Amino acid sequence: MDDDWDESPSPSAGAGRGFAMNGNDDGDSGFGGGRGGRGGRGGRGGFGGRRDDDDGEGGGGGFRGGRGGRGGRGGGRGGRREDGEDGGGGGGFRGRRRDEDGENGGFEDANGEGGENGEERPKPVTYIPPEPSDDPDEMFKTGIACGINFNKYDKIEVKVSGENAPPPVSSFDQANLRAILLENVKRSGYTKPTPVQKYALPIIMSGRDLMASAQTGSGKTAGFLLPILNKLLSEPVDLVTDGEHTEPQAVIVSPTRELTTQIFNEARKFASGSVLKICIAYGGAAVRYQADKIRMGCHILVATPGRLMDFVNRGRITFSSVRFVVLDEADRMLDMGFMPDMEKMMEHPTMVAKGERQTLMFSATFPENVQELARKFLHSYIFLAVGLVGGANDDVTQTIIEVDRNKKRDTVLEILQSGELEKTIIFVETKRNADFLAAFLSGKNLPTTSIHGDREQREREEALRDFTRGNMKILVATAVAARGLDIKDVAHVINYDMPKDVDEFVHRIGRTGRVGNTGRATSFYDPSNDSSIAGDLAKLLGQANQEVPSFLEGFAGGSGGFSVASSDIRGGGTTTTVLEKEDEEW
Ligand SMILES: Nc1ncnc2c1ncn2[C@@H]1O[C@H](COP(=O)(O)OP(=O)(O)OP(=O)(O)O)[C@@H](O)[C@H]1O
Repeated sequence: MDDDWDESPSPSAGAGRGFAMNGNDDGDSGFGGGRGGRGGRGGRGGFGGRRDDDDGEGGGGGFRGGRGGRGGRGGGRGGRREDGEDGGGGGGFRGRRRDEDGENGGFEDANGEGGENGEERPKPVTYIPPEPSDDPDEMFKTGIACGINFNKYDKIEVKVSGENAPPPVSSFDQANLRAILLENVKRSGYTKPTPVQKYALPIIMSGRDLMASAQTGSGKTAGFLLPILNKLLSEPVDLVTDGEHTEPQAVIVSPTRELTTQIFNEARKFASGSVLKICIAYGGAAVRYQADKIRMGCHILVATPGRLMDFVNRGRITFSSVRFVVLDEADRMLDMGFMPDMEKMMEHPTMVAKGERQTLMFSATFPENVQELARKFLHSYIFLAVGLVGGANDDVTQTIIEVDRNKKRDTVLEILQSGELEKTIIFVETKRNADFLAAFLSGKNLPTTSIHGDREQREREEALRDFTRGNMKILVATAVAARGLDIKDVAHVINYDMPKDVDEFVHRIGRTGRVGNTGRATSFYDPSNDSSIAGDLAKLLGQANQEVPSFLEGFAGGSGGFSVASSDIRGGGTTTTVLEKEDEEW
């Protein structure tokens, strides 16, 4: 029945990349360090993209590691993209993209701009990701072992608002999880729940909607997965799939492909040995491959918004059997312009009404506009805030250095060469810069790879695997890697370019210092470019007990762009608790 399934990618997916460094298809994700660099501009398409990156590097497209000159498949559109990254040097981004991720189009152009002027159609997306492992040893060794500050979690203030919130549990045993889940929790090495889990488990298991905020790396994923799995196992409902369409019982949406894959693997891990079928849908990978799996039946679908809605629009997925909807990192999805997709999903004619389904939102940051979203999509929900909403993890020791844009490269090199090389993520603002910096560092014999939205999906996954396994010690990344990624032994995060807002900053530095481990973050502050974040940054540092450098002190009043834990916008009663006392036996 899939013969008519058109897998042509959207022109957005991978096309128009005038800056195709190392775009080799041979599976080599390492950087060539200038190898073969013909340099120059990409592709055939017209220019016209304005560069938004102004860090003084990467201008002119002179650099090229690996094969160059791909991309820019005509079109000459090249206008500014909504993700704020540049289309410059790249000859014509055709089709408007809304994110670094190229979502919204594994196969079609959401804006109907594809194929205009009789252009050749882009190559279909044929990438088939490696089959996930069923080997329990593989599955259960992915998590990060908890660190020395794990017990400090219980000193964090927890605020709960909303009517009739059930009390927290103090252990997994007390949570009434099914034996198979308890077993899998144990095999994952979890001995005691984190605070967000202590609260979220009973709240979700009692049937309530939940908006939960807790710091990066504090176990939010298991906080929603375990109660969902528990419900699907203890009150099973027949799977509906008829070869034409499939009705998942839980839909988990997250903003990036890599995070979606990670949640998928976590769900498989906790569901291991049970009857539950977990499926995945994300852009950049072959549609048919995903469709074939989904057609076999799917209790839980983990998806990025664009690919999910492609499936829905084609009638392959309907929401008639939905019992849970999870929006993970909902604030990021809003930033990326996925609000229309989220609205379409929630208001889809087949979607089970709110109040009859459970809707859950999780993030470390919840700006007010996302709370407005919660009002719209959630029913009589509980608002749970573990620590400061939007607060930085104080297990991460932070250093902010004033660095002129022209000195960034030398400074980062100095840092990386100053001691034993640790696993480090370096965040830059633009995809172009990610390529430049990765090639520059590779040229200095530092084992570096990169991840950003203009790399092929295969390359992205390889880069992440290389970094996760430690084959490459340095990962240069755009914001696409800022959210949710849980990678062992990341010791250092460097903000080579400061992000535009503190929420993004909080997520980026949260790639280290997870589950009670310590980590460090170094951020380059360029006074000519970064003053807009200075106030919020100074405040954030102060709240996380970090040193505020003298050059930020004048800004310390801050505009206070991030909100505090008590800020459930509905007002009403809030209960504040510190868990430590209850848990002295630990
Ligand atoms: N109770 C627990 N005991 C020990 N380890 C845990 C526990 N809960 C979660 N973990 C581990 O902690 C790590 C971080 O968890 P997770 O990725 O869910 O964090 P998060 O709060 O979603 O972070 P982020 O905000 O960055 O997305 C994972 O490796 C996970 O396996």
